Amino acid sequence: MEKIKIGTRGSLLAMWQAEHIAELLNKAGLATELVTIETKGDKVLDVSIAKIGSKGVFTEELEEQLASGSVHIAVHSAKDLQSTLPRGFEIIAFTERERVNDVLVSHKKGISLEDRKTPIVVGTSSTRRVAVLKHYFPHIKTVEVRGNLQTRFRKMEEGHCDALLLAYAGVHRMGLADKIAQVLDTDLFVPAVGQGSVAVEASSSLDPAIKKAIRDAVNHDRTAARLIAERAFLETLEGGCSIPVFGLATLHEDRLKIKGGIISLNGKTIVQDAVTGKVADARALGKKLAERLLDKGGDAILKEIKMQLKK
Ligand SMILES: NCc1[nH]cc(CCC(=O)O)c1CC(=O)O
Repeated sequence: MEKIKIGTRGSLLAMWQAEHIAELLNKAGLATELVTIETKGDKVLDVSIAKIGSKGVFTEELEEQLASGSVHIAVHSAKDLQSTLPRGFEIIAFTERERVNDVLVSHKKGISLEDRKTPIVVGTSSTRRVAVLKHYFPHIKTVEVRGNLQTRFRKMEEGHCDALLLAYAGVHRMGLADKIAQVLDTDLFVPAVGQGSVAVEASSSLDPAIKKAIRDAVNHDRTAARLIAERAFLETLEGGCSIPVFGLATLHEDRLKIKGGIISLNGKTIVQDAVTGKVADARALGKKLAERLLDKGGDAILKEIKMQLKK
């Protein structure tokens, strides 16, 4: 089979992920080549993602090259992929998910969210994390820290904040796990949809034999089932990555449980719930959870958030 050209952003995290996919393909006997592609999200660093509009800022240029055939696949953090891909593109594989938790990382010792005597300042650019902090840890101050993980660590060390709130997955992939001060409970910090898995995107017109070979080498079925439920949940809510929505599916033998919620930007109002059913109904379960949340007041929270983010 021809050499698989893998399109990726150039950040260290993106490169780690692309190399991880290359390794899985190489193990299955497929030759690979990495092609780095710069996206709008990499160029615009002075405007918060919530304001640029989250749609496709990190994916558009990759998709152009998928469409033209100059790369066979594009690799993304699964959680950065919009819940509805543009027409003509599909996800052909999800890698085995690693630890899904958010973590607090710091260059300082003895850092904790619970410390009320000397509250720490937490850097994050995620509306979900800010809202959840406000809800459960109202004494904590937050500051926006953007950029790739290396930039964020540098800003923290320069004194912008005492700690960063990040996904374990990214911290681990960057070899920075020794900076973890706290692994946060997934009942409080329910992760973003897709957190911890790497997704392979392709053009729907990619040769089916190549598609199958890649899928066989990369896809982890039990992770895929969980992500299908979570992504159906997000799709029903029409949530992009700048909306503070969270969702996590887990598997217990052949039972799939998905929990999730919506939280107002100020952390005051939160609606959450969970549903359980058969793995085979993953999509339907995600949709059902979303519909329940919308009914329970989530609809009003989302409307308010969308208005606030437009400002
Ligand atoms: N939004 C940025 C982003 N996209 C993927 C990861 C980490 C890897 C993952 O969650 O799979 C991160 C950093 C973070 O949220 O801390």
